[in-house]
Amino acid sequence: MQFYNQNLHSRLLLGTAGYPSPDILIQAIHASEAEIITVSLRREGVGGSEFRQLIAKTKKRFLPNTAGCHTVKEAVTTAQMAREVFETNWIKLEIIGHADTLQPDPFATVEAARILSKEGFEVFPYTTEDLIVGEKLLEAGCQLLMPWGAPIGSGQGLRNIEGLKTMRQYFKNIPLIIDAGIGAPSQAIQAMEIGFDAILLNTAIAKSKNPILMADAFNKAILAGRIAYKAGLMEKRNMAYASTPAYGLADLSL
Ligand SMILES: CC(=O)[C@@H](O)[C@H](O)COP(=O)(O)O
Repeated sequence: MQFYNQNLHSRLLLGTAGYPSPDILIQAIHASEAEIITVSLRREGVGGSEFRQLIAKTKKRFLPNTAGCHTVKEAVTTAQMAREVFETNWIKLEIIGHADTLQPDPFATVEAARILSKEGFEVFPYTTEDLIVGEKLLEAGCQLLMPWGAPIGSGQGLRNIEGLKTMRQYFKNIPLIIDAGIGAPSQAIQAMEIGFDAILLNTAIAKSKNPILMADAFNKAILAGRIAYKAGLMEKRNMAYASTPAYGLADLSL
């Protein structure tokens, strides 16, 4: 799998917020086997460079994010600062449009994606399953899309699975990463089974009773879902279809 020409093995992208302790976060990162770790620039502000250095020791790849931004200007400035601090052109573009749902603002996201792409950023845009917004983000320079499963931190899983399936069909050759709302490994499997390329998640691991174990569970679930997708799921039927053939049944009419 490749994102912006980078070869990757793990299909799990991990968030770093809300863990019980830095030590548990680091152990969870290792247990997840994630190669991409998303970090907020605001977090860098709170913990100084210590937090960045802690994550840097894991030798994972940083994906700075613009979490908490509400306008194009805020997001672009945050991305520019993140590029300096984390020394990467990668940016997870998150512009929130609604305080309760934390739904992305599609208009601002497209505008910011265009500006950032022109400045040489490789943008990972947090979006919805809307196809037209997806098209506009690609036109703006994004090479992948990150639709939400459900509102951030809600743990509701794939709230609009039919819309996400349509999106998968429509953007056949574009990497699609489910970002946000995944609450359980079973929901991650479901996303992978329908052909999504990867999953970005944070809360389900950070807020579980044992983040290290849960990171391991998600790692294995995402792998299982991907294998199932490649194996090809059986088609659903409305009626029963005997799995054992009738051939060879005892003939009791004699
Ligand atoms: C960490 C991060 O980038 C979040 O904004 C992301 O969207 C994850 O969402 P969940 O916490 O719902 O997994």
